[in-house]
Amino acid sequence: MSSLTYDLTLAGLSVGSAAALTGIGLIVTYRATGVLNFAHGAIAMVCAYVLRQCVVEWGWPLWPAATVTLVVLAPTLGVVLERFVFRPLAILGGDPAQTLVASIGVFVLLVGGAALLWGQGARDDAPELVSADPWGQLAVVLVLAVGVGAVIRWTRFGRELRAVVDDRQLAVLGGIDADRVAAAGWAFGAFTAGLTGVLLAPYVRLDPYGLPLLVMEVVAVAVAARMRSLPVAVVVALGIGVAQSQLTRLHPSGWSEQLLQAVGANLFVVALLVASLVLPRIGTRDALPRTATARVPTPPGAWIVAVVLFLLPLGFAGSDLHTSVQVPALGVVLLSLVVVTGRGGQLSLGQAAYAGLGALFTALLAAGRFPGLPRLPELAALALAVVLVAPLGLLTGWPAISRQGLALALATFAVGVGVSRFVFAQPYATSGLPLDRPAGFDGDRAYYVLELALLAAALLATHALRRGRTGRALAAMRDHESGASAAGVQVPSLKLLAFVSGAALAALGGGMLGMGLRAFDPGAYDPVRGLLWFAAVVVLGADSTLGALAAAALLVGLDAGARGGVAAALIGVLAVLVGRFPGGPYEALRTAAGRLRLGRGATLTAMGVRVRARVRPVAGRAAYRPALAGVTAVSRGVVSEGRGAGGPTAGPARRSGTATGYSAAPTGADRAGDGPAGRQDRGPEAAPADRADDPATLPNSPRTPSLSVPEGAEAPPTATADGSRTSTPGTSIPATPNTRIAPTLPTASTTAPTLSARALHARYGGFTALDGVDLDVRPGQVTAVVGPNGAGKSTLFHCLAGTLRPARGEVRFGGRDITRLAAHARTRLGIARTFQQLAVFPSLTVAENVRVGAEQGRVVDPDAVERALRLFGLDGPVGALPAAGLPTGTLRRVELARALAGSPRVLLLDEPAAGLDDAEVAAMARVLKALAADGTALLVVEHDLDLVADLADVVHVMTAGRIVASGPATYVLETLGTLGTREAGA
Ligand SMILES: Nc1ncnc2c1ncn2[C@@H]1O[C@H](COP(=O)(O)OP(=O)(O)OP(=O)(O)O)[C@@H](O)[C@H]1O
Repeated sequence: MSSLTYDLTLAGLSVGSAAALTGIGLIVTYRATGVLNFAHGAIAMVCAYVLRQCVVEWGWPLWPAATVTLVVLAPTLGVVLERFVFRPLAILGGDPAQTLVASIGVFVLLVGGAALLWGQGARDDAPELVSADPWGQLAVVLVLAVGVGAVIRWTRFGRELRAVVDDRQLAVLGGIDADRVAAAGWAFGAFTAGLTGVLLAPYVRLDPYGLPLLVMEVVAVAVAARMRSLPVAVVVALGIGVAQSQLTRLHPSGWSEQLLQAVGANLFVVALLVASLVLPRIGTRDALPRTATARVPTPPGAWIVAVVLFLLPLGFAGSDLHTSVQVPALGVVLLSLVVVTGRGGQLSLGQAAYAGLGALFTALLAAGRFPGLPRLPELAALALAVVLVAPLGLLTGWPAISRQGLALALATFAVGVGVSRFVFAQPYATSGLPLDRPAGFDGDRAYYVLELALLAAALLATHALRRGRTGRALAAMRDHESGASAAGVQVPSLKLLAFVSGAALAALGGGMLGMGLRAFDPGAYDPVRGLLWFAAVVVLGADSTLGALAAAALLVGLDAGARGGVAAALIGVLAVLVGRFPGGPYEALRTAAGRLRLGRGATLTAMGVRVRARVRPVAGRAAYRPALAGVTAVSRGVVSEGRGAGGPTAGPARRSGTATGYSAAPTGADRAGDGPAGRQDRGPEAAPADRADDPATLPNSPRTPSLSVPEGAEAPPTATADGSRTSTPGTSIPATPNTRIAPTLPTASTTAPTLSARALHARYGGFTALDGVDLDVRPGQVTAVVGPNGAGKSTLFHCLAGTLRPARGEVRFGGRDITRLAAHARTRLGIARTFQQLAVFPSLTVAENVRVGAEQGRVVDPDAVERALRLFGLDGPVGALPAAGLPTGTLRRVELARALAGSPRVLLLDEPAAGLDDAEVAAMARVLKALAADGTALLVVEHDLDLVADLADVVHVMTAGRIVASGPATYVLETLGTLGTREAGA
C-alpha cells in the first residue's frame, strides 16, 4: 500500500471511528428505549464544550476533566433525560412520534442553551483527548462494540433490554425493571455521544450548531444497521469513512470534479439519503402525536391583537424595524409547516431546505445567474422562485407516500441535510449572493408593508388549504390515514399536495427572509433551523395559523437580544414538555376547553336520548329521532318512512331485533309485507321456484345448490384438533369438515354478485392467512363471514377493501378486476367499509366526518350528509360536536354514516357491533337490514353470532384461511349450533 493510500486510510478510519461511536450510541439508546435520539449530536456538543471549559477556561488537567465529562456528566445527562423526559412518555404509551418531538426538543434546548452559555461563535481550541493517531480511536470503538454486543447477547441485562424494546408493558408484567434498563441505555448512549464530541471537537469547528449537525449526519450508520446490528454499524461507518477519505485522491476534470468533491466531502450525507430513502424503513408507526395537531381554541379577539401587533412595527424606527422585517417572512415559512404538519399530519424536518431554495433561486434569478433565464425584477424573481421550488416539494412528498413517523422524519431530515450540503454549501452560494429588495420597497418600512401584504396572501392560501373539501380531507388523513383512504380520500395525491404547497409557502417565506437580510445566507437555512422551526410550530399548536405567527415573533424577538439561543432554549423546553402532561401544555389547554364543550355535548346527547324516550310516544317525532323507526327503504338518496308498506322481510327463522337503540320502538313495518320493488325475499322459506339458482353464480358449489364443505377439502389442523374455537362466548363454531349444511341458498343469490373474490391467497411472510377463498357479495343481501380467531376473516376483509394485496387470486367488482386497485379508488367505485377499531377523525366534528365520506364517495350528492346524519340520529346539535371523546356507540354511527354518505353499492363491515350495547346493536341491525332491502350489498365480518343470525342472509364459515361451509344463515347457524351442542355434550 502506498504511503498516501495508507495515510488516507488511517484518516478515514479516524472519521469512521467517530461515526461508529455515534452509531453504537444511537442503536443502544434505540434498543433500550425505542427512541431515535435526535439529541445525540447535541449531547456530544455539550460534552465537548464542558471539557473545553474545564481544561481551557478553568485550567483543569486533561484526564480528570475528561473523566468528569465522560464518566460523570454525560451518563448523568442521559439518566436525567430518561427520567424526566422520556420515561413519562414511555409510561404514557411510548408514542414514537411524541418521543421524536421530545428528542428534537432536547436537541433544540441543548443547542440554544450552549449558544446562551458559550456564545454562537466557533471555538478552535478544544483539547485533544487522544492523538490524531486513529488506532487508539479504532481500538476504543471496537472494544465498545464487542463489549456492548456481548452484553446484549449473553447477559441477563441484554435479555431484559431486548424484552423491554419488544414490548415494554409485557416486560414490566414479566417482572423486568424497564426503567432501569432504559436508564442504563440512555446513560450509555449519552456516554458514547460525549466521547464522540470530545474526540471530534479538536478537528472540526466547535460551535453550538455545526457539531451537533455533523454528528447527526452520521445517523445513516445506525439506519443502515436497521437500528439493530452493531457490527453492521461499525463496518458501515469505517467503510464510509475510508471511502470518503480515498475519494479526495480523485481529481477528474470538468463538472464532475465539483460533484465528486461535494460527494467526497459528504459521503455520510449520501449514505443518509440512501439509508432513509431507499433501504427498508424503520419505525413506521404513527404520524404525529395527537398533541401536536390538537386544535388549539383561538381565544376571542386574538386575531385583532395579532393584527395590531403586526402593524405596530410600522411605528418603530431604525434597527428595531430591521429586526421586525424577519417576522412576517419567518411567519410565512412557518405557515408551510402548518399546512404540511399541522393540517396534513406529515412530519417534515426538511422545511428549511425549501425556504433556502426559495431565497437562493430568487437571488440567482434577480442577478441573472439562473441557468437559461434572463435577469428578472426582484418580485418576479421571487414569484418564479416559488413556482420553481413548489415541485421540488416532491423530494419529501414522494417518500411521504409510503412513510410515516420515524421513517418520514428521517427521510425529510435527510433531504434537508442533502440540500444544505449539496446546494447551499457550494461555492456559488457561499461566496456571498446579494439579494436586493424590490424597487420601491428598499427601505425597511416600505419592505415591511410589502411583507405584510405577502403574509396576508400566504394566510389566505393557508386558510384555503385548511378549509373546505381539501382541508377536511387533509385533517382526515392526519387523524386516521387508512380511515381517510376508506372514505375515498386520495391519500397519496393529498400528501403530494401538502408537500408541494408547503414547499411553495416555504420558498416564498425564504425569499422574503433573504430580501430582508439583503443576501442569501446559507446559515439562515441550516437543517438545524429546520428542526427548530418544526419544534416551534408543534409546541405552539401545529394546526394553528395564529400559533405559527406567534412562533415567528417569538423566534425573531427572543433572538434579537445580545445573546442568541434564548428562543431555541425556550422552544426546546416547551417541546420537551409537549408530552409530559396528559397531552402537553396545549393539549391541557385544549382538553380543558374541550371538556367544557364536550360536557355540554355529552349532556345534550344524554338529553337527546331522554328526549327521545319521553317525547316520541307522544309527539311521534322528536328532534333526535333518527329516521330508523319505520324505515322501510333507503332508496338511493331517499329515506322513506314506511307505514307497513314494506321493509326487509325476514323469514320466520330470523330473529327479531330488540326494539331499542336509535329508534324508540320497532314498527314492525320492517318485517311485514313485501319489500320495495326489486327487493328479494330472503331466507330458506323462499319459494322453491326461486331456488333455481344459477350455478355459475354459486361460489362454492358449481353444480349443486346444496352447500357443504367442499368435497375433499380438509379441515385445517387447527380447525379439527379439538373443535373448540369459540369465537363468541357461549357459541362454538365446530369445523367438522364434512357437514352438509343447507339445501338451498337464498333467492337473492340468483342476482349477479356485486363484489366477488376468487381463489384468494394471502400471506404474512411464510404464513398463509388465506388459502384459496371464493366469496360473492350480492346486492340486496347481507353476507356474513364468521369463524374463530385467526381464521383469516380480517385478512379477507382487507383484500376486499384494498388495504392488503392478495398473493394470488382475484377480486372483482361489477365484473371489473379490482385486485390491484387502491383502497380509496375502491371507495370511489362504491365499496365503502368500516373498521374493527373505530376509524373516525377526532379533530373533525361529527358532521364534518360524514361530509368527508360524502365528498369523496362514489356519488357526490349535496343532500347525502344530512340524510346520513338523520338516518343515524346524528342530526341536531350532536352533529356539531368534535368526534373526539364521543362514546363508542355514537362513533360507530358516525363511521357508518360516513360510509353511507358516499352512496356505496357495497358496504363492508368489520365487526360493526364491537363496543356497542344490545340496544345499539339492535338499532344498527335495523338500519343495515333496511340498506340491504334497498339493494346495497353488505358483507359483515362478525363475532356476535346473535347479530349474524338476526342480520345475515348468507353465512360463510371460515377457519384457518378457508371457507369450510356456506349457506343460508338460518341453516348454517342452526347446524353449527346443533353441532356445537352435540360436541359440548360429547
Ligand atoms: N400483519 C400480520 N402479520 C403476521 N400475521 C398476521 C398479520 N395479521 C394477521 N396475521 C395472522 O393471520 C391469521 C389470520 O388473521 P386474521 O386477523 O385475518 O384473522 P381473523 O379471523 O380476523 O381473527 P380475529 O377474529 O381475531 O380478528 C392469524 O393467524 C393472524 O395471526
